[in-house]
Amino acid sequence: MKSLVAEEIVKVYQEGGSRVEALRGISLALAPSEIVILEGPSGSGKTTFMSVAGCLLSPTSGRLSVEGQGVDFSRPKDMVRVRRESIGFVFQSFNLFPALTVLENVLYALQIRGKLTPEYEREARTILEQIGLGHRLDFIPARLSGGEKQRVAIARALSGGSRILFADEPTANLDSHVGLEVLGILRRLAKEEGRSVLVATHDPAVRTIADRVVRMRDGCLVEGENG
Ligand SMILES: Nc1ncnc2c1ncn2[C@@H]1O[C@H](COP(=O)(O)OP(=O)(O)OP(=O)(O)O)[C@@H](O)[C@H]1O
Repeated sequence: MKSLVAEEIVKVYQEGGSRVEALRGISLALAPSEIVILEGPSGSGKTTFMSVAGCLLSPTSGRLSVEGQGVDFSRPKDMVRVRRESIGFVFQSFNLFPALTVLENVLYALQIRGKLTPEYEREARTILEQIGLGHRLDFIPARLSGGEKQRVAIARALSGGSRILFADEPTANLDSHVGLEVLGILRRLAKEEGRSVLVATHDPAVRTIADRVVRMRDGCLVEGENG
């Protein structure tokens, strides 16, 4: 079973008199353990697609199923449920809470998602350890390196059992060796734990871990995607 199937996703932004067709019928499926790169020039629709596929934004038309279940975009509660249960996001700006420690940043995210159970807390600690932050649990973000902050963002996105990970430029602003370390982590999470990873990036280094590269232009997929 595919972990995520997006079919014929169309998104039109309509504001005032202007109308932007950001997605013009995107179909893309992610399998468990698969790492897919989403490339394309600025404005081609990558962020919009990840927002729809990640249930942050409803499309104008099209269908999405996540872990075998169709998402009902007419019900915001359904979108929230799917997001909480299955999807993690890593943004390039990390979005960490500056006053919270590493561990608290991850636990707080669980709390927001209504998942602060002893079981998920144990799992979160395990993820933080696996990701090499076991000795940084009590540090606040200001005391971490860029790569460490990025790893906290990844750990937070994965906590609570997220099987699907969306990462927007996860290596931006990182030294190349730290970027490679982050890529190694994403690769391990996909290959050893069966998570699906979709990465929007301009960084050619990310291609080294990709199973597949798909490219967007003007709201369309232009190459590489055949289901
Ligand atoms: N909230 C919005 N309202 C109106 N238009 C928008 C909105 N968000 C994005 N757009 C437009 O939709 C198109 C696709 O934008 P999107 O951010 O998805 O592209 P992108 O490929 O992620 O770009 P970048 O690489 O710069 O992040 C662009 O023309 C953009 O201006």
